Amino acid sequence: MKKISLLGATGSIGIQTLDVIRAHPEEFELYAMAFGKNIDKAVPFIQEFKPELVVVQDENTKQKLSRHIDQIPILCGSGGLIEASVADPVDVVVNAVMGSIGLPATLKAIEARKVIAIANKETLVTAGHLVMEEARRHQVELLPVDSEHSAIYQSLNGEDKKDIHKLIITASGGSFRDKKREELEGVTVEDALNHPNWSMGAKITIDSASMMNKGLEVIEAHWLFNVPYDQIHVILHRESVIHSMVEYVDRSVLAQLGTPDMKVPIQYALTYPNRMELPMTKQLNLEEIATLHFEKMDMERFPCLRMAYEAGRQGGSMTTVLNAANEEAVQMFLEGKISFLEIEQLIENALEKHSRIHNPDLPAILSIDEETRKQVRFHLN
Ligand SMILES: NC(=O)C1=CN([C@@H]2O[C@H](COP(=O)(O)OP(=O)(O)OC[C@H]3O[C@@H](n4cnc5c(N)ncnc54)[C@H](OP(=O)(O)O)[C@@H]3O)[C@@H](O)[C@H]2O)C=CC1
Ligand SMILES: CC(=O)[C@@H](O)[C@H](O)COP(=O)(O)O
Ligand SMILES: [Mn+2]
Repeated sequence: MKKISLLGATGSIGIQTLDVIRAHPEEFELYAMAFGKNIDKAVPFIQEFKPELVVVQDENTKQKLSRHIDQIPILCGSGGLIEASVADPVDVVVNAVMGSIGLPATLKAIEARKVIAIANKETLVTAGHLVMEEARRHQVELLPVDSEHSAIYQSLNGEDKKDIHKLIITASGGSFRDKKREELEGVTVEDALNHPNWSMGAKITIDSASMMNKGLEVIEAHWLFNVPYDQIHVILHRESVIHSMVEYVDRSVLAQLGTPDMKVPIQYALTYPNRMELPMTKQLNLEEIATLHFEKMDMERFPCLRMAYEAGRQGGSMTTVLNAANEEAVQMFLEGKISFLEIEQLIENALEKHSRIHNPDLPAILSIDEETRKQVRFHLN
């Protein structure tokens, strides 16, 4: 029986992780769950799964939640996320919070030598060098949950790194893939949230529309698989059937395919190195799909992808700035404070203003993250 600590339990990945746990009660048990403020969503899960520990974002939410549950300890804040990640009985930490808030808990979970199923890509973008160094030092492997990275992980299948020619990450193109840049002027939040293939949380859906999601995924792949940026390629594939591929030096290409359903990579991370049945997922029917499409990525059409490659290649604190500026700008777009195209402008400004630090430690990362967010907000006022 694997005891799971689930960070981000009320989110899109969190709820699908609970579906997987529910489907295999003999294999998995929810030991701890963390969420932000969404008590209405969380209470039924707490009642159903009866975790030993619950973590919320702040003191106020803790007070409110304590009126609904008794006998289960409630912690809050970043310290609470860390407690839930390092608790002795925990075997696997599923990090499915949104944003770089997940970084300190990831580092502590590695130090405590937990198995980590990582969906929280912002953690790897903001401080991939720290996370991977800690993982190496404590000999902990990070199991990717992000669909593309799970596909690459499965396609790597233990092959020698030196035999990789390139990683090929597929991109659906998001909500605006058929629009020209001029047509993006007046797009609304509702338009942007209308992803053609996947049902996901709001922030990642906007990232997908701006192509920043692919940019974050390129950086995530660089750190997870230790592959240089020149060997990471992105291709537009509108069906999201091929989740990503690995091309080897002998020109052999291995790919992982499936219907667009995050329960598949979530469960794979939880059962790795084994596989288990997943009856609630649709089988891939290639006869029904009949045709798959592939297009070259246009870096001028999608400047967020270009900026992510540039920030990744520059390295150091540049990706911390990229991530923090993006998180803040997307939040402002969702709040109706800026237009869709202003997201990329704010990120570009933040990157231009920043003087790169070569090898930032955790306090430097946290301070650059905070400072960048303030600057992005301040730009508006
Ligand atoms: N959704 C998807 O299909 C995919 C997501 N990912 C990645 O997975 C991560 C999660 O994405 P997704 O599930 O879509 O996001 P959601 O916005 O749906 O969920 C985010 C979760 O994090 C919680 N949370 C937010 N802030 C805090 C905090 N300060 N402390 C504790 N919990 C907090 C939220 O709680 P509350 O509900 O209370 O706000 C919620 O449970 C992201 O990094 C995303 O890029 C990767 C691949 C696919
Ligand atoms: C499900 C998943 O992993 C998302 O990151 C997904 O890839 C988003 O799709 P696009 O960014 O390709 O639109
Ligand atoms: Mn993805």
